[in-house]
Amino acid sequence: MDARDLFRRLSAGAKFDTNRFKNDAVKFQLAPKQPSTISLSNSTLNTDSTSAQKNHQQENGFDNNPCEENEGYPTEDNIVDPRAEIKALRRERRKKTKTPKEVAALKKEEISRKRKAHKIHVQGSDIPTPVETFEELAQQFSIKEELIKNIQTRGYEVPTPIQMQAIPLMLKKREILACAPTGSGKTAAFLVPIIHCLGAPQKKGFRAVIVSPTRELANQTHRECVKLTEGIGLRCHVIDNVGKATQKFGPKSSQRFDILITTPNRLVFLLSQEPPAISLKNVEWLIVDESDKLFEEGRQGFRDQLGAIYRACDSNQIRRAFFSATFAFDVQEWCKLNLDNVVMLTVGQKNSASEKVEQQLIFAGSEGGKLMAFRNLIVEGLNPPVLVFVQTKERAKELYTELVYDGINVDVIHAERSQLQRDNVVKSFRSGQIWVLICTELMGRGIDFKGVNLVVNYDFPPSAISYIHRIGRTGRAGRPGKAITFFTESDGVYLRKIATVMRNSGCEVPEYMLQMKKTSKSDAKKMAKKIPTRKSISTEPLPDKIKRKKRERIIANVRKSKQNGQQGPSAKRRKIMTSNVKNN
Ligand SMILES: Nc1ncnc2c1ncn2[C@@H]1O[C@H](COP(=O)(O)OP(=O)(O)OP(=O)(O)O)[C@@H](O)[C@H]1O
Repeated sequence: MDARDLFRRLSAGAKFDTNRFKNDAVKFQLAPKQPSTISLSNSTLNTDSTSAQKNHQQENGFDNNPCEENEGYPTEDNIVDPRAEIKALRRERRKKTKTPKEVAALKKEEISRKRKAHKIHVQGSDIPTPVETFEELAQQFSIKEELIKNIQTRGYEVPTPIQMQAIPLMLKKREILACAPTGSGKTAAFLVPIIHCLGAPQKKGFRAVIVSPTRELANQTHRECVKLTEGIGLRCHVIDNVGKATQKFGPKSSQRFDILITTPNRLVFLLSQEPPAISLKNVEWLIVDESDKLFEEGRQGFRDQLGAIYRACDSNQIRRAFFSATFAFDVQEWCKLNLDNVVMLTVGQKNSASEKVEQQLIFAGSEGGKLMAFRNLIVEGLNPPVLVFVQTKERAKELYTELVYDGINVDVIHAERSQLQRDNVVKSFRSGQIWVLICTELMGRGIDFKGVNLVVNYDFPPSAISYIHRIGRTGRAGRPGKAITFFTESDGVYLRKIATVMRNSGCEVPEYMLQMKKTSKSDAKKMAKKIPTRKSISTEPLPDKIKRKKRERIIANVRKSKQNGQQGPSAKRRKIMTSNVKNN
């Protein structure tokens, strides 16, 4: 055994850096001698480059393990460490076949990558993977072809983030509290799983109930539901008129419907009849849309109403889901307490405005300044449709009276207008006949007017939540939008909150607004409920105003008596009234 053999045996399994210990390597014939001169002739370069490459590879190979077989070196005496070989084999095998633990870890990683990419946050156990395409959804849950077709007909190519996670959760019959930005497709996120879960019509009466805060929103959800159930046979119903509904929902007639969409007031009224005018005993899904609005404390707290609805849905199969664009701690607490193994699902940052809306604050100085600022916008060129928010119906009427002669197609919607008028206004705005629609908080939530280009907060919103919903009427379904908010000195107390919302959604706001004094939570709550006093919008001279008001009162009274089915005033009285109106 010579020195080289001895070295090889002693160094079996150990690493030997041939670069660092080049001289020793050469001495023990572990590396070839370096050529003393480098020939630069072409032929030498070519042949030598391959051998140099080989040498390099050999060096590297040897570097890693001196016992590996290396071409060009003596191999017959190589001593192979069997343990190292087994280890290498195992390593190789492990690379090919993954243990169940590794598979689970990889899947987990993939799921969290998907959630992160779509800003989906979940809290709860055993949450299904988000689905990124409707095809994936159809395959995984065997969704009916008709339903997928209806989704495609609506023009929905891929699910929105809230749909990616909420639909699989609800298809797995999980109870959820979901929060996602305005215009992000929450309606389809609950309608698609409900329609799938109900399957075919069963003539068992209502099996799903959707509660919406306003009649307008209930009607809109009903329209979407009708479109998504086409060809499936399920029948959806929206309670339009309580009187009619009481007649309609005789024990037999209500059997025809599968899905009910309603405001809480109407449903509670029907339930409170003796005997109840509606049965919810077969309800499998109860959806509360705009849940934080419905939880706001009012004269008739929704909590009580929800309690009544909840008790009436007494099937042991009942599942509940709460949806909203804004998050309220109270709702979360209620859900944690009352729902079964609830999953909290949030898309994006909680209580933030849609990133698709470009937001701007305009200091208008005074109430008069606001009217001038709005007229300026008209002069600069408004891009209809435009939605203008004011704080009360009186102010809505005043602004309408001011703008009606400005040569723009303007109309107004508020709670004092009849249902028919409200429906007609909404229709005209949707069809483009009305360019500028003046409205109150009534239209702040949920309403989906396609393509609203601009939202103007003529009156400063009373809270950050109200601001988020109001400006969320534009920038929907991925389209861009713009929101302008007028403010005067008296709005200073609210400014900081709105500026913070703006900054959080990526808009530039002056630093001084963010540095303004913080309002306490209790003060903010009080402020949200209290309507600030503002100087009238009207520029009408007082005598004219008094006459107009008188005229309006008379017309309203006539309308009211007609609506109540009264015979109306006698012929003599009618004559006096009409002459009054004419004289005025
Ligand atoms: N997957 C989708 N792809 C494209 N558009 C969609 C998709 N899902 C829904 N939409 C459209 O997005 C718009 C907004 O949807 P939707 O009214 O359900 O929003 P939302 O999240 O309920 O908003 P808000 O909080 O204001 O009530 C609608 O016009 C709807 O048709």
